[in-house]
Amino acid sequence: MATIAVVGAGSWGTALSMVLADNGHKVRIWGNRAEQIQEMNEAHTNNRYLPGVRLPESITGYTSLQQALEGVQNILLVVPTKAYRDILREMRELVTHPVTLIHASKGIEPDTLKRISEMIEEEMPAPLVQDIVVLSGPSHAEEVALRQPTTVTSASKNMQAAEEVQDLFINQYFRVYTNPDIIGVELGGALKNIIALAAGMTAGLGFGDNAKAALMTRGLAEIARLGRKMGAHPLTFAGLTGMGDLIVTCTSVHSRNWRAGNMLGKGQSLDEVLSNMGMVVEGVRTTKAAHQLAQVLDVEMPITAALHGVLFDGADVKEAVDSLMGRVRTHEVEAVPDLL
Ligand SMILES: NC(=O)C1=CN([C@@H]2O[C@H](COP(=O)(O)OP(=O)(O)OC[C@H]3O[C@@H](n4cnc5c(N)ncnc54)[C@H](OP(=O)(O)O)[C@@H]3O)[C@@H](O)[C@H]2O)C=CC1
Ligand SMILES: O=C(CO)COP(=O)(O)O
Repeated sequence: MATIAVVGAGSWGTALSMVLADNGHKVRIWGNRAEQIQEMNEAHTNNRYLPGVRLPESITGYTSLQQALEGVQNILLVVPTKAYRDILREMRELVTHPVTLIHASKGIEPDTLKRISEMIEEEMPAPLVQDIVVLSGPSHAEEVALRQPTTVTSASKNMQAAEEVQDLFINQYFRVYTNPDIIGVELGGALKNIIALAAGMTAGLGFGDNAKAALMTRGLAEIARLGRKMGAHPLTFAGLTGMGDLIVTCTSVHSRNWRAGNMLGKGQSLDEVLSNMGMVVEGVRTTKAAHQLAQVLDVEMPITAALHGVLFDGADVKEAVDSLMGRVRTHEVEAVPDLL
C-alpha cells in the first residue's frame, strides 16, 4: 500500500482521497485553510465541500505542503486550473526525487492555451516529474463520496504509469480504464464544461430537452473538431472523457458549470453567479481559452463563440441562441460532402 499526497482539499480532492483510503492507501491531503484541515483531522468531515460525508481516518490533512509531499512517490493534483502555475512553482522547490504527477483537474489556460499536463511539463520538468497521468471522466464528487458506481480513465503517454494509477484507484465502485491519448482526455474534460454552461443557460431560459440534446450533440462535434486539429484521437471523444463527461455535466444537478449557466440564463450577471457559487466554475476561463484556440487554429466552434459573446462581450443570452439557430444551413457530418 502506498502513501499518496493529494494537493487540493476541495470536493474532488476529498472524494478522490476517500477512494484511495478505501483501497488501503495512506492519504496526506493538503489544503491552505488551517480550520478546514483541523476539521478534517478531528471531525473527519469536510463540510464546506462535501456536507454530511464522513472521511476515512487514514486521510490526514496538512497545511504544510512540504510535510505533505515528503517522501511520496505519487502526487495527485486537484486544484482549479488557475492555481496550477503557483502551486507547481511551490512544489518544485519541495520535491526531492522523481515523482509521478497525477492530475484530475479540467481546464485550459487562457492566453498560453496550454493543457494542464503542458503546464506541469513547463513548471516541473523531468527528472522532477517522471510521469504525468490524467484521471478524468464522468464523476461528480458528491456521488463518488457516497461510493456510487463511477467510471473514469487514466491517461498517460507512458501506459505503464497509466496502469499503475489505474491500480491505485480501481475498486468495486470506482472503475478505471486506461487510454494513451492524453491530449484527447484532457481536452474532453476541459471543453465539456463550456457546453454544460450553455446547456444550463438554455434551461434557465425555459427551453427543454430538445435544446439540451442539440447542444450536447453539436457541442461534441465542435469539441472533436478542435481535438482532431490538436492531435487527439477522434474516438476518445466518444468515450468516458468525451461523451461520458458531457452527458454527466450537462444533465446533473451537481454540475457547477450547468448551475452557473442556469443562473446566467435566468438573468444573473457573471460576477453574481461566480460569487454565489463558492466553488470553481472551470468553464468560464476555458471558454476564453477555447475561443482563442479556435481562432488560432481556424476551427469552427459556434457554441463556444456564442458563449464567449455572452460571458465576455455582453451579448444577450436569448439573442445568442437565435444566432446559433439562424446560422447558414450545413451538413451534419463533415465527411458527408466528400462521400457524395
Ligand atoms: N467536483 C467534482 O465533481 C469534480 C471536479 N473536477 C475538477 O477538479 C478541479 C478542482 O475542483 P473541485 O475540487 O471540485 O473544486 P472546489 O471548488 O470544490 O475546491 C477547490 C479547492 O481548491 C483550493 N484552491 C482554490 N484556489 C487555490 C489556490 N490558488 N491555491 C491552492 N488551492 C486553491 C480551494 O481552497 P479554499 O477552500 O481555501 O478556497 C479548494 O480546496 C477542477 O479543475 C474541477 O474541474 C473534476 C472532476 C469532478
Ligand atoms: O467534471 C465534473 C464531473 O465529471 C464536474 O463538473 P462541474 O465542475 O461542472 O461540477
